[in-house]
Amino acid sequence: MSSFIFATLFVLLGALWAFINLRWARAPAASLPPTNWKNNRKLPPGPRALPIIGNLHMLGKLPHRTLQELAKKYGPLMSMRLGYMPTIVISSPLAAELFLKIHDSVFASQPKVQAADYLSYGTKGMAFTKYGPYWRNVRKFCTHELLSAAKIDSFKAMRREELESLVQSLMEAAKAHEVVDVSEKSIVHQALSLVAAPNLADYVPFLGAFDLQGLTRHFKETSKALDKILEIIIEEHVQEANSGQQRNNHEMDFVDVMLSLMKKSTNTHDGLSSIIDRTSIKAIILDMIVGTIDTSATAIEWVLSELLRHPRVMRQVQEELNSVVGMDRSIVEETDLAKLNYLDMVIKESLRLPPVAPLLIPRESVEDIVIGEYYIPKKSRIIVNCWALGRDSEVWSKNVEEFLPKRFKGSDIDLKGCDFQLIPFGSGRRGCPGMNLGLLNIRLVVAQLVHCFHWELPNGMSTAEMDMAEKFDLSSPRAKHLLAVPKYCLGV
Ligand code: HEM
Repeated sequence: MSSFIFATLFVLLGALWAFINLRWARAPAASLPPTNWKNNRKLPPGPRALPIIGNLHMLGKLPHRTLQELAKKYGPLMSMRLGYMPTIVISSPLAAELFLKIHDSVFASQPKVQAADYLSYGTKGMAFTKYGPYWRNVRKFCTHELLSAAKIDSFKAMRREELESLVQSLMEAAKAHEVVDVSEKSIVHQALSLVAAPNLADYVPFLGAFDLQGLTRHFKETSKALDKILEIIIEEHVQEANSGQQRNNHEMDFVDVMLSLMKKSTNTHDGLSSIIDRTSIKAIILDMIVGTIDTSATAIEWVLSELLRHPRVMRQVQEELNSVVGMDRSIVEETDLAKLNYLDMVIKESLRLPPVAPLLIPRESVEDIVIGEYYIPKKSRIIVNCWALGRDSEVWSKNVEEFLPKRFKGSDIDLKGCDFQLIPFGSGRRGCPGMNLGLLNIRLVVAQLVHCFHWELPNGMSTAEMDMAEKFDLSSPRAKHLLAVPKYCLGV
């Protein structure tokens, strides 16, 4: 039995006890349907909530799927109560536009979650930090110093080196007819799983002290392991700076710039230099590592899975690569990518089904607001079901469940966060600042893997036998690892 189910059962028993002893009539806040909150102002419709746990017990192992089903009954704007937290679930592109574009500033904050306290140094990074001046300064700094087009371009040589070594190691696996585990994951993934795990303490705060799910212990262990790695990264940079080898501005990397901010204020990042310390540096590096590695790796494993399941699509991608890159060049260059239109359609379709972050990152409203006929109280959790947006048959078509890259042919739907039926990188002020880097990673790695290698399923497995189930995490990977056998296909 998972620790979450165990803990939920524990609370349910507690709730039952409370229910019997206090009687339903004496516990109105916990038992009345949502429409009665706050002076009879009308909340969006939603399922009836139980005392204490509210609707937590309904989420199941794959909350994005459960919420999509519930939205079919209650509508695209649905209200629930998760523990003590009023929660609004958004399940249509139109509703997403209202929350993430029209009223973006009201919903641009993040709720305080226990995992971020341990894994983001008390929310000193960007992703789990409240909307306000600190977040604004960190975001401006990261966008300028790491994620601008010029900075991304400046790491081109490093990416090429990594690609070459990836091709080399896969060539060796191909020679030995080895099965490759495309889904192999790191400690970063462990950290993300912990952040995504439904933590009762975030919803029923008094339970935090009991650590019923054992999550606090995991948070502490993982944060200790991550802290060691981050300390090594920072110490290496400090040693290098102290060794007298002064690097010029052009050679300074992201960590160097942050360390230099601690010593002096600058015109560009004045707001941050007065508040940055070693802990915030670690939190920001961690956000960047987590943002880059796990999301891109998850997206790549899904694209490859779909290509393996659809050999005709795989052949079409390979033909496009042959005509753009050619059979006599093994490394795909970044300049090739702009010409790979079909690959782009494959990636969009893959990010639609399934999106890497099916519920984006939950937001919190900073003030009471009325949207349409509904009242949304201050401090509501806002969950955007990106999974459901990509499967809305009203805006896509009846064949929403099919993998059909050609649906993007001639379409101007892009991934920048303005086409609300496809927002795998979110939208608005809190939309993903690393979208360009993330997309570059996915395009480059997929193009490279498919250009040099034919891929087969192991042990004669057929495409119909592939298990395409997902696991729920902040980034939702395959439930079962993708195993495949590469065959080098560019001559010797
Ligand atoms: C396939 C790649 C990626 C996907 C699918 C992805 C997806 C997302 C999503 C869905 C959000 C939440 C957006 C919202 O709530 O509107 C987000 C936020 C964020 N992403 Fe990404 N991301 C990717 C790559 C990256 C990369 C490469 C970085 C950094 C180097 C990054 C850093 C962040 C950060 C820091 C935030 C929080 C932004 C804030 O709170 O202001 N992501 N990402």
